[in-house]
Amino acid sequence: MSLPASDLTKQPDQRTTMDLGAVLPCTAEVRDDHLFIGGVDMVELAREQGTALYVFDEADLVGRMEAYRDAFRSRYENSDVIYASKAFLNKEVVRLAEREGLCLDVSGGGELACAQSVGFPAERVFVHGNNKTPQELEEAISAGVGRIIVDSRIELARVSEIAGRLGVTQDIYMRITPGVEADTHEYIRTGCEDSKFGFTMLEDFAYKCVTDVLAAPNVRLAGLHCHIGSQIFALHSFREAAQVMVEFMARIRDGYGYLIEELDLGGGLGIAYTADHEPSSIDDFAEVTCAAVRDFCGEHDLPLPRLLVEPGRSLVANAGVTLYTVGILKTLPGIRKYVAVDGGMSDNIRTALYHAEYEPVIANKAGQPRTEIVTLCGKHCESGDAVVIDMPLQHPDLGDIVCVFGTGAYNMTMASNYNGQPRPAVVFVRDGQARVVTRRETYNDLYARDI
Ligand SMILES: Cc1ncc(COP(=O)(O)O)c(C=O)c1O
Ligand SMILES: N[C@@H](CCCC[NH3+])C(=O)O
Repeated sequence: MSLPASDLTKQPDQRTTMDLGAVLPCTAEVRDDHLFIGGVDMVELAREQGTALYVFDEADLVGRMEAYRDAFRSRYENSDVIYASKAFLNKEVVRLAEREGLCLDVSGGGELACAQSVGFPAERVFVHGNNKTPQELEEAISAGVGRIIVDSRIELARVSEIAGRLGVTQDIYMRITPGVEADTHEYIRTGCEDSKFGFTMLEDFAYKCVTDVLAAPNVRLAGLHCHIGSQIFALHSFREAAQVMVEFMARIRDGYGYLIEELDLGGGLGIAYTADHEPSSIDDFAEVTCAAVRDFCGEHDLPLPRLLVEPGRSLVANAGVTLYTVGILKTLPGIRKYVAVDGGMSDNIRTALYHAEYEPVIANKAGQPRTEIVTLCGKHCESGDAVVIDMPLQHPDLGDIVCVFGTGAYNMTMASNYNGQPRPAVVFVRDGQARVVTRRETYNDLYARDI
């Protein structure tokens, strides 16, 4: 796969770093032409720790956790925020989520193991996945997780059998596919009808399955779940999903005489990847979802359920940046200018996968206007290996430190070792201090599993 053809008429925007607005982590500043985050000089940090390097602004990350929790609690007392750990996961982010009173969404045994390794309370863990293995289900149930989000009838039978064998009653949610077409990339849309996730509403299948769920021994139907997709800007999609779900709750009450106590509306709030993106705020998202649940429950005369949301990207994406060193420069006349960095699709697959957009700056020229249009390509043996396609950048020189913003979600967790590339370290910065929370992989790590 090659890159999309360059738009040669595109003009550099002349913006400097501090013009990038919502893309920046909250403590970003420029001092003497250098980019600082959390009071730490990104150029010095890159020299000390090497590149490629994931850096997180801890104040930004914790601030968003607090903002989410407070935005929901202040509007809807019986609510909880579940951090979707697939967006970015290591032990330290789990400790932060614990401390901030969040719950945790894990998508399988590996994510659960990380939560357990730091003693995250099992009852605050929500287990997802469309094909959790029997082993993963057993690990989760014996760990005492709070809720298992059941994705199919086959899985219902498995959960019921395993819980019975372990002598427990497991609280479960049914994941419903609400048929809402969220306005986002087709690959990250999950609530539409053609989806591998959840119980479909087509031919009233989900409703009919409630019979099986209520009859299954050793499980208790605690709630319903939906997740309509990711990177969603249009808040009305969340209102539509809430409407479908509350109507479904009303049907279950009327048809089965069963009151659903909890409603999990998933994650999906979009964020600013470029300075031109205008995402909704956490407060607006909370306002729309809380009001929707209240309104539709009122219409159906239903008591308000416990309300849960599962943000991933909107908690961590803008807190994270990636630092690289410029290694090679190549100008192809009439085609594009390549700036090759010491990472690429191994630390950020999103550009190759979705043609995702990112804003880059040169950290050692951060106060200068971005006067060129460049493609930041990676070091991998793949033509489609790019981090940034046709975006403005300050004039690049060999050895410059490039900072790509908005890489905190689905970069580290989707990283690979393609071409034997060790995965980058993760550093948290705060109040002028940098601490490594995940060390860089070594060559030894790469082959440690081989005989
Ligand atoms: C079930 C579920 N919950 C929550 C999320 C988090 O979504 P986002 O990162 O868009 O907030 C995802 C990922 O899309 C998901 O699949
Ligand atoms: N990994 C995707 C989103 C999928 C979210 C998980 N359901 C991304 O980078 O945008």
